[in-house]
Amino acid sequence: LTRDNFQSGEWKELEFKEYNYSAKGQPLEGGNLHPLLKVRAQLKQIFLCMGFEEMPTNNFVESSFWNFDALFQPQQHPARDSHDTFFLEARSTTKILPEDYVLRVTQVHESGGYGSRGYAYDWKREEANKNLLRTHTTSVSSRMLYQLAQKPFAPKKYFSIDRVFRNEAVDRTHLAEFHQIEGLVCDRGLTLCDLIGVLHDFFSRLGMTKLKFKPAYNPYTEPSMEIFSYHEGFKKWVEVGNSGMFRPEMLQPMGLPEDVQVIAWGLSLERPTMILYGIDSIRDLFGHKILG
Ligand SMILES: COC[C@@H]1[C@H](c2ccc(C#Cc3ccccc3)cc2)[C@@H]2CN(C(=O)Nc3ccc(OC4CC4)cc3)C[C@@H](O)[C@@H](O)CN12
Repeated sequence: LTRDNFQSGEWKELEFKEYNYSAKGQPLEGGNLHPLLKVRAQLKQIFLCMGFEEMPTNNFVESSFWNFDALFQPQQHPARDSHDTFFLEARSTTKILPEDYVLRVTQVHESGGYGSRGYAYDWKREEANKNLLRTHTTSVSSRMLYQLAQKPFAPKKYFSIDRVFRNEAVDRTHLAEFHQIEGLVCDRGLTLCDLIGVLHDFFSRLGMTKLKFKPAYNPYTEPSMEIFSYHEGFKKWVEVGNSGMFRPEMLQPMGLPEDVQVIAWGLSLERPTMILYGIDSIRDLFGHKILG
């Protein structure tokens, strides 16, 4: 049946075969969810089942204060250099800081306190005011912990999964941005055993039941541990994240009770996704290649 013979009325003389109502339709070429989004949904479900609340991570732009100073990361730390961090020229006028808290952060950086000697340098407010693209979601954790400290204490379990930005050389497994996954538990009397226990619980839900931990260093956690999991497929230990206990120099200036500890850990979303989907180059995660 064509437009012409339909318009001319010729169709009335034509013979047509019986319409087959049980014929299958053309297969639809549906879309696919991106592997990163599927793994993100799986990890979000793991955190929710463990009773964690999601933190609000909808601000890529952050002040150096929440990204570094609140975490007791000194202003001369190399990670605060423009070789590692994307600073923005636009000066933000909207970001106000709680001045009493800024004073306590100044003091703990300059002269210590809470059992710490501090870093003995002249802390500069203009350095803390610089805006940047957050280098980790721990900047959101510091905001949430500060807010928690402004109310009568109640234990909390938070998580975040979102983009972070680092001014790093791009290679097969590293881009200038990646998705960080972070979990934290804030409660009275937590110890390293609690951190090890929650890591076993979390990673076992990802199928990683054989873990080992190595001492590490982070400016904002003490002690810190690198997390390794034995990968049966590769027959080798794979580094699967980093963790630690936030330092008193970070928690005490916020106003959290002295006996409150925070255990926290982090990993990336890209690394597990690449391994779970057998993707060799991180660019294939973001390119136009059709992923199965
Ligand atoms: C600039 O690189 C940072 C990123 C990223 C990372 C590292 C540390 C943190 C953190 C933290 C932290 C520490 C203390 C307190 C709060 C947060 C977050 C992300 C991964 C962390 N890593 C990482 O994700 N590795 C990983 C994770 C899961 C995985 O699953 C597979 C199915 C088996 C495989 C691998 C470890 C390495 O890949 C590392 O070389 C790269 N790291």
